[in-house]
Amino acid sequence: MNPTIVLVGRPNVGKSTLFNRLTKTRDALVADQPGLTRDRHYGIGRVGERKYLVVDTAGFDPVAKDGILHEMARQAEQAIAEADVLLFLVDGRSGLTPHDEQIAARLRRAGRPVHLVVNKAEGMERALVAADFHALGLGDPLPVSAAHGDGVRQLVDIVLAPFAQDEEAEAEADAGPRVAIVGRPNVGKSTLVNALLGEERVIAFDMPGTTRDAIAIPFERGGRPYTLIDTAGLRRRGKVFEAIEKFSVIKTLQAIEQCNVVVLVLDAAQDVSEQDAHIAGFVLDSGRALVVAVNKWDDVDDYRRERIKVDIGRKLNFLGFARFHYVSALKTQGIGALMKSVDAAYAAAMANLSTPRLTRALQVMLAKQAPPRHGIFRPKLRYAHQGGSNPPVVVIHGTALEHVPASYVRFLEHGFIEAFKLQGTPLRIQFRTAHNPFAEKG
Ligand SMILES: Nc1nc2c(ncn2[C@@H]2O[C@H](COP(=O)(O)OP(=O)(O)OP(=O)(O)O)[C@@H](O)[C@H]2O)c(=O)[nH]1
Ligand SMILES: Nc1nc2c(ncn2[C@@H]2O[C@H](COP(=O)(O)OP(=O)(O)OP(=O)(O)O)[C@@H](O)[C@H]2O)c(=O)[nH]1
Repeated sequence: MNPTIVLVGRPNVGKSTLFNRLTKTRDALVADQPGLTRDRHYGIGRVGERKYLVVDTAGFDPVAKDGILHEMARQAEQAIAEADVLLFLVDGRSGLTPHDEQIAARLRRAGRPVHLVVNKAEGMERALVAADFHALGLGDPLPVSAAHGDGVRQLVDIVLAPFAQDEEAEAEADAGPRVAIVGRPNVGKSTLVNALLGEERVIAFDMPGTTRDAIAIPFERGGRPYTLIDTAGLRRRGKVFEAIEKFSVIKTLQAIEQCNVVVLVLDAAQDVSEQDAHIAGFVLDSGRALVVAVNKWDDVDDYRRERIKVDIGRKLNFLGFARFHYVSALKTQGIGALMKSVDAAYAAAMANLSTPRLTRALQVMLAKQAPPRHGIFRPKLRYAHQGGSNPPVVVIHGTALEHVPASYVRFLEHGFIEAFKLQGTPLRIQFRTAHNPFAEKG
């Protein structure tokens, strides 16, 4: 499980700036898609192989007008409750304020490790910066400059040190696809889980002790093994599973990161909401394979069916790589076909793409349409090999590749997807430029 780091602090101390710095490596990998609205409060960061989840509590709507406890948004409270570690940001330029002291008092009761981070410390003497804030009784203040990046890497190393890297996830290949069922509240996730698990055999399922940990439920369907990654803290009650907690973005993100294939559940009776779009955006960023289940199809008439299709086409057009299924979890209709698409998406996400076939596919695309010239530079794409799975990564070698426009990258992505018939997974392109100054011209 990726550790969850939650940023807390009064307005204007630099939480958003630090959030961007902690998550930027990942964000930069994913080209912005038309129609995609991102939830900027949640992001995945990475140091080397180590991934972590960052939550920025800035800008959440206050629930009540006054009092620091009420002022902390409900979502901020939920994030604190679900955090593995809290970063408490203060402003090294303005010094300690009463507001800081109130937040500190709240965080001391959180029962989580808290690191006191003094931001805007660029060009300031370390001892001087820290002196003021020792009084908070939250240990040694860690000076950083979120804007300039000073001290941020050291901060991440200190924060992540207690969290052992877990490598169990990918290893169990014969446990079948790891599937996460995600969606906003009330769309029918629990009902779908029960439709999947109900009559099927749940293999030696043990409930772990804590509710904060995601649960992996192994099961078999049509003779194939799967593992269901829980999002809602499912509890077994008699024969069925039910959600024990309210919706959690953090758990949703954790489940997406841990699975191979996401099943995104939408409610056919309602228009696509901002929350649906945000969850879809998380899936897109993660690079996971995806199948969309438009649920409660039994409950809507023909007019409504047309309308929801149009709405989905307009608001979620960036999910074009996924297959859509119109299902009823309640009446267990369309579930078999849905799981067929899960299998196909898994196979696509894990596909082996041989270097000769990739290079041939590349040459076919180049023959169809060469990348445009950029000033004196003409990008030359020479050969391709596979650089990863889930999502498949295609590494292209050549020269002047930094001048390939985003639209051409998308053309290549689609071309490889078609050449290898990869249904249900996104695909990513990485460029490796050989620095040969002579080859770049011409
Ligand atoms: N000098 C300096 N300024 C910084 C640094 N980090 C952030 N700032 C500035 O501080 C201001 C507030 O930064 P934000 O990241 O928006 O602060 P925030 O805590 O997210 O604010 P809210 O969204 O209001 O809670 C901006 O003008 C930033 O440019 C830093 O390391 N050094
Ligand atoms: N008509 C119809 N109702 C459904 C269907 N699937 C779920 N429902 C109903 O929708 C409501 C919500 O279903 P849940 O399975 O609890 O939804 P959920 O997404 O798990 O909700 P949270 O636990 O709040 O996240 C319940 O009343 C279900 O009976 C369906 O296919 N058709």
